[in-house]
Formats: sequence, C-alpha cells, structure tokens
Amino acid sequence: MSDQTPQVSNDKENVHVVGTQLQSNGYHDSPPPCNSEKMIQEFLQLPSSKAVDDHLVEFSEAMRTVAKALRRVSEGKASAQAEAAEWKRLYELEREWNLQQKKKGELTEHIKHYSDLGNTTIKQTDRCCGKHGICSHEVLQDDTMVSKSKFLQDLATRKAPFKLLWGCNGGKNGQHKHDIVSFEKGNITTAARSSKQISLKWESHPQTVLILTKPNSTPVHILCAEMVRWLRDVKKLDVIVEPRVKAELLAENSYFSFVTTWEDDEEILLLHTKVDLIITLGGDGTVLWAASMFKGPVPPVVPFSLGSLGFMTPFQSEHYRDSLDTILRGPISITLRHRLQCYVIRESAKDELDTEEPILVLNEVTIDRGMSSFLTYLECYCDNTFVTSVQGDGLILSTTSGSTAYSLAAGGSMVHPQVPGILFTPICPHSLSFRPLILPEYVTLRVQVPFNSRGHVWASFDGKDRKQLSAGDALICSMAHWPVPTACLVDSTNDFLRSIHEGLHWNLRKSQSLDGLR
Ligand SMILES: NC(=O)c1ccc[n+]([C@@H]2O[C@H](COP(=O)([O-])OP(=O)(O)OC[C@H]3O[C@@H](n4cnc5c(N)ncnc54)[C@H](O)[C@@H]3O)[C@@H](O)[C@H]2O)c1
Ligand SMILES: Nc1ncnc2c1ncn2[C@@H]1O[C@H](COP(=O)(O)OP(=O)(O)OP(=O)(O)O)[C@@H](O)[C@H]1O
Repeated sequence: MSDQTPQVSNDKENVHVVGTQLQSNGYHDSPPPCNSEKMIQEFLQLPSSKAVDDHLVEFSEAMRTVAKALRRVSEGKASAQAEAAEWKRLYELEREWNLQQKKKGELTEHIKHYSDLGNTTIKQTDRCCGKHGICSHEVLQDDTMVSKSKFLQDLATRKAPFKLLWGCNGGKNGQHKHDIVSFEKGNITTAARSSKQISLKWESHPQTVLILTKPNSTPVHILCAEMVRWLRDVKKLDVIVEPRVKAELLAENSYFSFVTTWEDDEEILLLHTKVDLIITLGGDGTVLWAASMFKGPVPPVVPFSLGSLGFMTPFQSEHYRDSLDTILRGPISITLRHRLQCYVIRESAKDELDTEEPILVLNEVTIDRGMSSFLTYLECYCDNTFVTSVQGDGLILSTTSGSTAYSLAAGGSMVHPQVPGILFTPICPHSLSFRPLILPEYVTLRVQVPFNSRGHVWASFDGKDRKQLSAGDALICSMAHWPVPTACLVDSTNDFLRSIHEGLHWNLRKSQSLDGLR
C-alpha cells in the first residue's frame, strides 16, 4: 500500500496537467483543482476523463496500425522487386535454353554428340541423367563467335566429353538420385541422398589445357614454363595461357611459340567451349580468379598450391606430373563448388528488370561501410519475408566454399563445400543478439539500402570489384546455376577436413594426460 501512495500523487499531477491542456483546447471542462486522493479518484471516474483516455488509446492504436501498414508496404515492395528479379533470371535462362536448343540442330558432329548426352541447365534437371543415372555436362556453343575467334579455331576442334557420376569414386554402387524424399506407400523417407561424392570420367582424352598463374611470382613462373613443356612434349596437349604469361614465356624462349592465348577479352567468354581442364598455379586467390573468368559453365579446375594458405588448392606442385597423369586418365573425384549470382538494382532503375550485369562469386559478396565511419543500415529480405536490419560494419552473403574465408573471420560457421546453402553472416553487428544464419540454396536474398541510411555502403565480390551502393539501391543474390568443379586430391570430405586441420589448425589442443589418475 505504501508503494502505491506516491504513484497516486504522481497521477494527480498528471491528471491536472492533462485536464488543463484539454480545457485550453476546448474539448471539455477541466476538473477543479483537487487536494485529496478521494477527489482524484472521483475525478478519474468522470465520464469526460474516460473519454480523454479512450481518445488517447484510440489514437495510439491508430498510430500502431499506420506503422504496421507502412512496414507492410515497404516489405511488399521489396519482395515484389525480388520476385521480379527472379522472374527475369528465369526468363533469361529459359531464353538461353531455347537458343541452345535452336542451335543444336545446326551444330557440327561432335557438338551434337555432346548435346545428345544431355544438358544440365536449370530447365533440364529432370532430364540430365541417362537411364543409368549418369549425368553429362553441358556444352554452350555460339558458332558465330567461335568462327570469329582465330585462336580458338587454331585449337583442336574436339572438346573431350565426360560423364559425371554420383557415388563412391565412380563405383557401381552409387548412382545420382533425384528424389531425396520418397513417399512410397504413404511413408515419408529420406533414404536416398543426392550429395554423394561426385566423380568425373573422361569419355575421350582431354586435349586442351588452360593454365592460369598468380602474377609476379618467380616460383610460379618457373613451374609454369616446366609444366607447359611437359604437357606439350610428353602429353601432346594444346596449352592456352593468359596474354601476360605468353609474353613472359616468349621472352624466355621462342620454343614457347606454340602456346596460344587470346587477344580480345570477348574471346574469354568462349573458352569453356574448348578448354578441357584448367590448371591454377597460385593460392586461393588464383582459384577465385579462374572462377571469375567464367561467367557461365566452368571446365574442371586442378588447383596446384603455390600460395600461403591454399585452402582450395590441394595439389602439391612438386608432384604435378603424377597428379596430372592421374587426372588426365580419370576418373577423378570432384567438388562441385556452388557460386552466388549477384545483381545490383539502382534506385534510378526504370523497373526491376533494369539491373546491372550479374557477377558470380565463389566465396562471397560483402556489403560493408568502406571508408565511412557510420554504421551500415541494411534491410534484408529472403524471398517474400523480411529477415532483419543489419546495423554494424556490414553483411557477408557467402557460399559454403567461402565459409572458411571472410565469413569465418566474422563468426560464421565452417560448412562442407558440398552442402548447398547461403551463409548470412553479419560483420560486427551492434547488437548482442545477432547470430549468423545458414539459408537453403533455393532462396533469393535482397539487401536494400534504405532511404534513411546515413551513408553509402560498398559491395565487393570475392574481395574485388567494389561497387558503391547508395540509398535506394539494392543487391539481389541467389545461387548461380554454374558451379566450379574442382578436382579433389582424395575426395571432397577428406580434402575439406585436411584443409581445416592443416590450414586453420582447427581444434588444435594438447591432449590431456593420464598423469594423476588412479
Ligand atoms: N577478415 C578476413 O578474413 C578477410 C577480409 C577480407 C577478405 N577476405 C577473404 O579474401 C578473399 C579474397 O582472397 P584473395 O586471395 O584474393 O585475397 P587476399 O590475398 O587478401 O587473401 C585472403 C586470404 O583468404 C584466404 N582464402 C581465400 N578464399 C578462401 C577460402 N574459400 N577458404 C579459406 N581461405 C580462403 C586466402 O588463402 C588468403 O590467405 C575474399 O573472398 C574474402 O573471403 C578475408
Ligand atoms: N591470373 C591472375 N591474374 C591476375 N591476378 C591474379 C591472378 N591469379 C591470382 N591473382 C591475384 O593475385 C593475388 C594473390 O594470389 P593468391 O591468393 O593465389 O596468392 P597468395 O596470396 O600467395 O596465396 P593464398 O591465397 O593461398 O594466401 C590475389 O589477389 C589474386 O586475385
């Protein structure tokens, strides 16, 4: 009771103030000044005061409804934008598929052969396996561009076909199953899983190798020259290198004149139609570089370690002959590393289809505050649902391959690269309750810079190509349809575990001793 007394007297003051203000506004008469609790109680019972309370309650309810409606409108707009972008992407895939189908009839003998094996585009997922559950790869071919490209014409015309098999190192027991969930006889089971170790089996000998090298490194240059000789003299293969590397090789010895390269960056778009195998000499950055050169399908990548960490580079350069012998013979275990496809939509865009060129990332797209000292303020949507606002240094949307890179440093989980998913990891969030998320691979994420954002933010793609995003701009991100197949030293799981142990010293701890125990 003694606790309540001061509260009543506070109410008394409040009531007096409210009553006076209302009188001056002319809504109703104010109660007389009161000196006792009894009078206050009586006053509170007055119908006029109740009417004021009702007004206030009604007013605050109305404000809440308006706030809810505004929020729904903004969420609705963002989800409509995300949906439109998704429709555009699907439309483009459809168009691309139709074009390929049209061209198939005109293609040369060997392209027909590839095409007959099947196709792995999004529209083809239900048709990509033969009756033995064996998937074949897709060959995208643009004859007009190929005919313009002299260096590609000079190369052997036939690209080595291969099959992809899901199972244990291509063994007979494992086959790719499309139906992960089965409901035979009304019982739902998940007995058949799709993500078994994938194995690549050549159907004819690979003929063309693209070598990509880390620049400005003497050991890399020496190894590259030696490897090119061996591939040509012993393995009788065609070798393509970057223009910079060809110049370096020719400066060393005119013997290397057989090595081909491209003159025009447009020709890079066609490399996938001729290259059987990509060899990278460098670190993880060189693998990212190789992936970034291919905006569509990517030939299998064999990453040799000549960097400092080498998380994605399991092959040792000293043993390159043995490793390449094994790989050229096949079958090889591969990791299909998923990529993310990112679009920027500017505030000034005419409509949701007016996006900038898509950028594919193997590790992650990061949206951060750059040089700005303000907190980033980002509104995030997943398909049609508002996820959260990020207030902190930024946000990382990462692939599972990238889970061991920047996302890991920001507190994200390490995820096996064969797990399909998108990691949503905040960078230094100014909140005690923000934890990283892992979202399923089929979602489309939208990161919106709201109009009340205090500054610009910056998007970077695998640590490169920074783009400024201003208020009203948005970034759309979803899983790309073109993964990066990387050759494994042993298999996906063994390589991943070895990398986290050797590269990151994961869970390194001295063993407990038995000393002192009875
Ligand atoms: N705080 C951080 O950890 C931080 C900050 C910026 C960028 N990065 C990472 O650097 C990447 C760019 O790599 P780079 O080599 O061109 O730049 P870089 O030369 O700055 O090297 C970054 C380091 O990250 C390692 N790395 C790259 N990808 C990895 C992966 N998937 N798993 C484990 N480690 C990986 C590299 O080996 C290298 O040691 C970005 O994609 C980003 O993930 C990390
Ligand atoms: N072919 C290339 N052309 C241009 N730049 C490249 C090429 N290959 C790699 N780079 C860039 O060179 C830088 C260093 O390469 P990389 O990361 O492979 O070497 P590292 O730093 O010694 O190794 P690690 O990543 O294992 O620490 C990266 O920023 C990468 O993007």
